[in-house]
Amino acid sequence: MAAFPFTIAATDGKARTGVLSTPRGDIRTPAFMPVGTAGTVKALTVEQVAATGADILLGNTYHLMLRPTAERVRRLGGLHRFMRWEKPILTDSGGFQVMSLSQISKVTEDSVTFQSHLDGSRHVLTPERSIEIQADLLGSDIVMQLDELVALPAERDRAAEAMRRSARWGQRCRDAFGAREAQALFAIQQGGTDEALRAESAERLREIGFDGYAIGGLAVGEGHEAMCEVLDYAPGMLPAERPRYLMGVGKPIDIVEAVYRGVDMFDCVLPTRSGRHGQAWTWDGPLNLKNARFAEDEEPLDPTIPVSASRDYSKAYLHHLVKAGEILGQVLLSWHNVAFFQALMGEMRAAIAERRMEAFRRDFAARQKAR
Ligand SMILES: CCOC(=O)Nc1nc2cc3nc(NC)[nH]c3cc2c(=O)[nH]1
Repeated sequence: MAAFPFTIAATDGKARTGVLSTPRGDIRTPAFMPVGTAGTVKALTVEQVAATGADILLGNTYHLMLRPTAERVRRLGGLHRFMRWEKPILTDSGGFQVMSLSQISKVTEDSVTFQSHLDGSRHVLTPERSIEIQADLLGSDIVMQLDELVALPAERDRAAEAMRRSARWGQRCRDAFGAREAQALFAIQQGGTDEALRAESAERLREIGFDGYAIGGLAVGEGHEAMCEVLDYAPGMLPAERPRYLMGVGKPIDIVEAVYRGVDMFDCVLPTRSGRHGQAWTWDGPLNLKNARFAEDEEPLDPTIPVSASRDYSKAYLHHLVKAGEILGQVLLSWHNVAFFQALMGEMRAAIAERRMEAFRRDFAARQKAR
């Protein structure tokens, strides 16, 4: 069943480091996936994204099915060729985006019906249609099941109902996906912040059998502590020999705490979104480049990070670009931030391999605060 071999090279407590091998390339884990919402990691060329060390990026089904439409992407050779990224791509199923972006959406057992936030046109997503869009039209390497998540805090009965529907949709996605070998299908665990519901979700999904298991329904406003409490037990409920993917996470400290608890894959818009707003992430916490203290700071952001945005440009110049509202400021800070997140993942892969993740976690948290 396992379409993609996942080799765990070392473990340190609950943390793991390894390689998820796909026909389009290997993904070193723990891995961070830059988000390429509408077929672009905002403000960056694919060459700049590759230079950060990213092994895989994320594409959004919701956005691409609305514009330029999945059928057009297919006619143009699929998403890899369309955006010139020949490494692995993971696409989401569209469910979360529908719930958070479309004004009108209606969920039934059969499907999610919604209106486009672009032109109000009506669309229907079923588990089968989501698989067709992702696997056949966009041609992604890792396909996500269609799921139904509830915003927190959620009534237990509501969370249970959405979790059980997600598991039924997982079965329908598994059936629609069929016996493909060159692509993988990941499940999504739901259940809110309820341990028993999370366990039931994991058992239902494990019985169906998937190539990887995502932890959904988090990073939806519950806060860092509540998320960590769920992560104290949720990753361990999922099959240990398959990748575990925490969706939509997160700030560097969130990622470190989740890797420490056994999570292997992450995606978040934070590096590019905060870069567009003048923020640079560093080992000592985030810097706001609008701040006057950088006006004549001739040092680069971080000479140890192998992209020119981090290594070659002075903070004084970045400060100027941000104050002037120059597009290049958004480009350079987005590029640096994605490269910083990749450097963070690389440091954790090394820390786990050398059995010093506990010390890394402690030192990282201390440095992020001491600003
Ligand atoms: C990336 C795959 O996503 C899906 O197909 N469904 C899904 N996506 C989520 C995205 C999320 N982003 C955040 N915070 C920024 N929380 C998320 C949860 C889900 C989810 O439960 N389910």
